[in-house]
Amino acid sequence: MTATIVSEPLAATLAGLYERAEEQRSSASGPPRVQLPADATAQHRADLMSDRYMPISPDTGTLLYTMIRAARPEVVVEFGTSYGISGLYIAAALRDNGIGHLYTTELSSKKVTAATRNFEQAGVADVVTILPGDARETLASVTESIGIVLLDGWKEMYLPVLALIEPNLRSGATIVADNTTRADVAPYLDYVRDPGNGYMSMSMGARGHDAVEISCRL
Ligand SMILES: C[S@@+](CC[C@H](N)C(=O)[O-])C[C@H]1O[C@@H](n2cnc3c(N)ncnc32)[C@H](O)[C@@H]1O
Repeated sequence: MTATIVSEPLAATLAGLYERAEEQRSSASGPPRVQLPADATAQHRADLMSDRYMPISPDTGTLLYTMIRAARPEVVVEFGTSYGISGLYIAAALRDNGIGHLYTTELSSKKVTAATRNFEQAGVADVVTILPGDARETLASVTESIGIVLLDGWKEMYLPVLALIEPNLRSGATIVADNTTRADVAPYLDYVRDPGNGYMSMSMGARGHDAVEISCRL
């Protein structure tokens, strides 16, 4: 069997998206760095950043693909779709498992449209549902038992999003939280690292000085 992650059309879609993300990151002529007002709402920030890819690293994508192949979850939840790069790793693993569905949520309507197109182009739209809107509301509609979670939206919302989906995490569910060296992730890290809250949790180095937190629901 040839894995979806290294087969067309998904591999070319993923490579094209990473290329554009990298061009944007490194190009002086790319969109100007966004100055966010201190009181900007989550929606306002999402709209101001609607051109920004901000993807997980390829290593984190490979980690997710591998975890999903091993755990064979029926439901995967993602907080922060953006242009669908992380979603493509997840959807490829679900396709190769022959079981499971991804629910991913995004505040920016421009990104919802773009990610929908990218999942279609990659041939995995049937295993993905994009929930447009604020994760703190949209993820209430996911009532099935959740096996794997990727947290990659605005960082200070990791804990409230976890609180919303926590009752639906199955025993052994694994949560991958990206960009955990950011100061606003601290309340989330304090929570999942406190054994009294029912997780085993560890940090793994990722891309430069960044890290991901991997937490297992006990
Ligand atoms: C770092 S990007 C996600 C990148 C994506 N996971 C990938 O690897 O391609 C974060 C995204 O989360 C979205 N977001 C932030 N807060 C959100 C919220 N409360 N509900 C839904 N989406 C949110 C932002 O609009 C942004 O597109």
